Amino acid sequence: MTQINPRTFVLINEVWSFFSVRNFVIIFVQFEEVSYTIESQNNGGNCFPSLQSKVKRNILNGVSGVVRPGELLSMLGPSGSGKTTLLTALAGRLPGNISGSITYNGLPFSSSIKRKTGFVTQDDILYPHLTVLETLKYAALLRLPNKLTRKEKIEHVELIIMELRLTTCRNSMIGGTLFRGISGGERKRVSIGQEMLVNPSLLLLDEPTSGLDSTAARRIVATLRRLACGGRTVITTIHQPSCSLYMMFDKVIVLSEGYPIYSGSIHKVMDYFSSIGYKPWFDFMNPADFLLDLANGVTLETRQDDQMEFHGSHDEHNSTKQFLISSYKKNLLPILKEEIQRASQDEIRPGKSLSSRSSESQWTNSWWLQFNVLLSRGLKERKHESFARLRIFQVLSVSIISGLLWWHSDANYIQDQVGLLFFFSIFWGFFPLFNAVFTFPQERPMLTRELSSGMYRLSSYYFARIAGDLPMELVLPTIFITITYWMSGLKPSFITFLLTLSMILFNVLVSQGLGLALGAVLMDLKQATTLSSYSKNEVYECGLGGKECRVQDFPAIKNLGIDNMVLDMAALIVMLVGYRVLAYVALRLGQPH
Ligand SMILES: Nc1ncnc2c1ncn2[C@@H]1O[C@H](COP(=O)(O)OP(=O)(O)OP(=O)(O)O)[C@@H](O)[C@H]1O
Repeated sequence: MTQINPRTFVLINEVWSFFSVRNFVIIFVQFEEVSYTIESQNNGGNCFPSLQSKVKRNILNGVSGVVRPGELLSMLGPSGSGKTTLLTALAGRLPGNISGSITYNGLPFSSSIKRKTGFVTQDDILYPHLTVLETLKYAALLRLPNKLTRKEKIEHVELIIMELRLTTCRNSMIGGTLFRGISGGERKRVSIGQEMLVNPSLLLLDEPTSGLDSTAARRIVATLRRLACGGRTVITTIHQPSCSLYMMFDKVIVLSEGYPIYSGSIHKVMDYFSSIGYKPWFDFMNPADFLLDLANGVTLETRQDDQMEFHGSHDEHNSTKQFLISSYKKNLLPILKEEIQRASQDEIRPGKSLSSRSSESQWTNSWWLQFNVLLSRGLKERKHESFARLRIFQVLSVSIISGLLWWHSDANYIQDQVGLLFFFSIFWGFFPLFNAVFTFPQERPMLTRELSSGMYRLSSYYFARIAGDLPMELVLPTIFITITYWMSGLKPSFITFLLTLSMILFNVLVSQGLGLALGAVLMDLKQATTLSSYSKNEVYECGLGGKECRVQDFPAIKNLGIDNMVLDMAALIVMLVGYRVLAYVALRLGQPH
C-alpha cells in the first residue's frame, strides 16, 4: 500500500478546512421570468449609420429557477441559446434592461453580493507576463480582507495551487497571443483559482470545462461539487458534458433560442420529457445529448431519418421547439413559481445574513494597499513591455543616428539646432503617445473584470498606473537626450541640458496623458523645448561680416513666440493634469455600473 506523506496529509486537511469552514454567507438565488432584449442595427444594405433602422432581439425569454446553497446548477443549450447571457445576468453584470426579477436571499443585487460572488468568464482574462503564482498572489493580496496578514494570504494561494493541481506550472508565465505560456486547461484553472481565493458564497462559471480533456473536466466539476457541498451556490454553463460529468450536477436549465424548456432537478428531467412524449432514442444515451437534441428540436421521429434531419425538417424542428416551450409554460412554470414562493416564505429570511454586514465597507482593503499591490503588479507586468530589447534598441539607435546626423552642429547654423529640437519634441511626442494609446485598450478587459468584481477602486488603479508608468517612460527619453544632446553639440551648459531634458520629460508626460490631441501638444512642446534652450537676448551670426541677429527674431522661433514663458508653462501644466483627469473621467464613464 502507498504511504501518504504526513505533510501532504496535513496540507490536504488544511485545503478542505479552508473550503468547508462556514466563513461565508449562504446565498439563495431566485430568478423569475427573466427576459432580456437588445437593440441591434439593421443596416439593410445601407452604409450610413443614420439611415439604419434598429431592430429588437429577444435573447432571453422568461427564464425562471431557484438555486439553493449547496446546489450545483448547470445551463445546457445549443450555441447561441443564451446561456452566457443568463449567467451574466445572474452575476449582476449584464448591462441594459432586464425584465423579471433576480434576487439573492430575497434582495436585489448589491455591492455586498458582488464581493461574495466569483465570476469566471469564458475567455480567461489574465496578464500574460505574470507567472501562475504571481497572478494568484496579486489577486489574493487585493481580494482577501485586510484582517489577514500578507503571509496568510500567500498561504491561501498555496492551498489553491495545490487544490487545482497547478504545482508543476506555478512558476511558468501565463502567456498570450505573442508568446506561448501555460496550457489552455491550466489557464482555465488559474481563472477559477482567482475566484476561489475569495471563498465566494456564489460562484458562477462560463464553460469552465471547454477545451479540457474529460479527466481534467471531471476534476474541475468535482472541485465545483465539493465547493457546493461546503454550502456555496454554484452555477455554470456547460458545453456537451459527458454522462459522468452531467450526473455530478443537481439542477439543470435547458435553453432553446433563449426560451427555457426545462428548469429543475436533473433527477426528474427524463421523467418530465417522457411524460410529454419524448424519450431517448436508445437505452444508454447520454442524457445531456438527449437534452441538447431536444433544445435543437431534434426528436426520435426526425432523428430516424438523418437525411431529413439535416436537409428538410426545419419546420418540424421549430414545431417541436414550440411544443417544448409551451409545455414548459404549462407544466413547469407554475411548479417553479410555487417553489420560488415557498422558498421566499420558508427558507429565505431576506437580508438575514447580509443586512448585518450592510455597514461593512465596500472595499476589502485600504486605498493605499490597493495602490501598492497594483503598482507592484503593473511594474512586474510592464517590465517586459517597456524595456523589451526592441524598444531599447529603437531608442538607442535613433539617439545615436540623430547624434551623428547633427554631429557637433554649430550654434551659428541656428536652423540646424532648431531642427534638432523640433525632432526631439516630435519624436518624444509620438513615441510615448503611441505607447499610451495602445495600453488602455489592452488593459480594458482586465480592468472591467476586476472592477466589476469589486477588487479595487478605479482611483487606486489609475494612480498606480500613472506612478508605475513614470520610471518606465522617463528612463528611455533621459538616455536618448543625454546621448543626442552632447553628440550634436547643443549649448554645452549643464543647466541648459537639464532644462532641455526636463522639457522633453514634460513633453513625454503630456503626450502620454493626452493620448489624442497630438497636433496641439506638439505646438506647445515646440515652444517649450525652444524656450528651454535659448534665452531671450541670445544672438546668432545671421549674415556676412559677422552680422548678429537675436535668436528670438529667427522666423521659426518668432512664429512660435518665446516671450510668454509663464503662460506656456501654465498651458503645459494644465494639459498635464487636464488630460489625466479627462482620461480618468472617460475610464470611469466607460465602466459598466
Ligand atoms: N450584446 C450583444 N449584441 C448582439 N448580440 C448579442 C449580444 N449579447 C448576446 N447576443 C446574442 O445573443 C445570443 C445568445 O448569446 P450567448 O452568448 O448568451 O449564447 P451561448 O448560449 O452562451 O452561446 P455559446 O455556447 O456559443 O457561448 C447569441 O445569438 C448572441 O449573438
